[in-house]
Amino acid sequence: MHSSDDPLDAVLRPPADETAEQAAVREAREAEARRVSAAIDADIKAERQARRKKRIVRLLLLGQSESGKSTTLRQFQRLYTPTAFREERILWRAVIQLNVVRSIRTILETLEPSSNNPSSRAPSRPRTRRPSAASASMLALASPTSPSAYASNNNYNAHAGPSSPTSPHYNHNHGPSYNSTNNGANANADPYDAGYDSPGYASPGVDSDVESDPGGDSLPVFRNGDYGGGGGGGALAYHHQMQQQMSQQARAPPIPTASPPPPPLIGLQPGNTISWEALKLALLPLRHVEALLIARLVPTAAGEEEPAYLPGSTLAATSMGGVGAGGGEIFVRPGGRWMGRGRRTRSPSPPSPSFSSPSSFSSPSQQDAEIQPTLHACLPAMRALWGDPGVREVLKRRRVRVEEGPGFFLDDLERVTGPNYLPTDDDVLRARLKTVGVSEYTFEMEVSTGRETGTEWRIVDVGGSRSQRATWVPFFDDVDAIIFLAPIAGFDQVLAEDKTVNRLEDSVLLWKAVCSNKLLAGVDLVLFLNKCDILEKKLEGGVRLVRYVRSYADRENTFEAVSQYLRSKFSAIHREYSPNPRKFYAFLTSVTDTATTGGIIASVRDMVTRQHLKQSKLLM
Ligand SMILES: Nc1nc2c(ncn2[C@@H]2O[C@H](COP(=O)(O)OP(=O)(O)OP(=O)(O)O)[C@@H](O)[C@H]2O)c(=O)[nH]1
Ligand SMILES: [Mg+2]
Repeated sequence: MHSSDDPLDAVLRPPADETAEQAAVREAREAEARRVSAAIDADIKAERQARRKKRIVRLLLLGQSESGKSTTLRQFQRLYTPTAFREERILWRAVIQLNVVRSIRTILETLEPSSNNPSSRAPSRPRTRRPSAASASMLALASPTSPSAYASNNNYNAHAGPSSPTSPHYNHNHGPSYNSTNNGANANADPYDAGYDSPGYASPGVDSDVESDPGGDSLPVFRNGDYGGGGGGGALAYHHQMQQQMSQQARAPPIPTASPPPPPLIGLQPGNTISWEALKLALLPLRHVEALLIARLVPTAAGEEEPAYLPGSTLAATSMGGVGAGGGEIFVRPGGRWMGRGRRTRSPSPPSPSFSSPSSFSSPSQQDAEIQPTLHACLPAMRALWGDPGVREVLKRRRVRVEEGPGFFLDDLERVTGPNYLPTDDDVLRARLKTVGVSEYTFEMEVSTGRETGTEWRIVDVGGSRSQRATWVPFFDDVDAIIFLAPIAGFDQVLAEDKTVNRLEDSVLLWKAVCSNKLLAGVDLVLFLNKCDILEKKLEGGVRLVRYVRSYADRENTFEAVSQYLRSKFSAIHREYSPNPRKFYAFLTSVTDTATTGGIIASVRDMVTRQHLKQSKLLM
């Protein structure tokens, strides 16, 4: 009998006119669903028990987009699975070449604003505010996983192919993506026509342009572009500030479009100049190179006519993991053996379009035959563009700091466009490949000493942009430690996916959400205050923290003072918001720097292993 006052009943009740045959089919389906569900539960339980026995350490990398999570993962790989890391360096060549082409395009677009120009359409002043999206992603993190949150992302059977039954969480990676159609162009379309005014565009370090307000609190108070709005209170005042900013925005006058700069004359050869128009013409073949690189990096899935698409502004992605292109940025998604040579788990086993080896690229030799010579032919023009003082001046005036942005290789043009270019370790660490979804990298240390011998490490790397954060929660289960990356150099920048939000403010809020999350209450926290190299240069270059963080007041604008201040603020949030006492370690890092990061990662490894052993003993 169905009770009539249960609203679910009405939905779940079989139709009144169901035939005996239909009822039998339905009951069989329900029985199968129960069986699958029980099998999943059993698998989870078995996996947990096996983990305890096998000494599996699980580390979660969290932080906003471009904070350095995947770079930290690459550092782990470089240090502890060096053979695989070295073998895979060649796979990064196309990514690095694409990074180069994108940097050139950013410069061209900055020099010549037009209606299709993301730089001109993404100025320091945001045009609209989207507070609800921002708040929603924070709330999703701040609250413990609710069954509905879990279920809503769980497309267990959707397009994900042969998922491993022992890794039921993994379909969260694919979440709603696979059921969506794409708004963008396909991977083979001309990327110059592909709508690059979208989140995720490789941020060239466009900063915000604000004046400081008086005021000071125990927590930092951030300015988002021209939206400072006052109100004090830093992280705690976020929502209030948002509301104020929204009403200010409603009254704000329209933003004047930047007028194009006078056409510069650019020195192509010493003593020889070239007109702006001629230079653009000389760089035109890069469009073709970009299309070729995207086509190469985003191979069409076997058995599919077209690549599968991600929703929203993204362009194309392979349906079973690998690499995709979206929002003007190339991204890696789980499922492909892009890193770690078959060392990945928790992803659907990758049958086709992954980067398991160079041979999985679409006809590399054929495409290389075009990419390499074309890039090389454009070298003089690229060099002339980047080396021109007039161009630098315009970039500076427009506050486009390509050199501080991700994937910057313009100072190495000769080398990275050369015919026999093989990326170095440093190049791989500096390359930019955005993560979409969640992927887990599993390894046993090739180079291991002492107590960690025989321990299996699992490092979970997540996509950090706001739209990705809801997919993190299912991975909070069974974690030994979290490395949270806060790129503190971003204090004068806004998020690529939401130009109204200051990057440092976003990091603080995210940190607060992670610290206060009940599911993570027992997890040790490691904080990387990252991108210290950029921070140092910025401060030396005269950018003042107090313009963006009013509570910094009249303290010295030096790297030591600023980093100490921010460290103390993050530590205070951990103390205030952690539900229980736990271990906490903070480091000032530049994770692209191999010399300094090796020691830090070794300390993290030791601490995590020690803590894991202690926990395992308690559990026995
Ligand atoms: N100069 C400098 N660059 C860094 C540092 N850490 C990361 N980067 C660069 O910043 C870019 C973004 O780093 P990623 O590791 O891809 O960032 P992520 O957190 O994985 O970003 P998502 O995948 O979008 O979530 C890459 O080009 C890195 O090389 C740093 O400490 N200093
Ligand atoms: Mg990443």
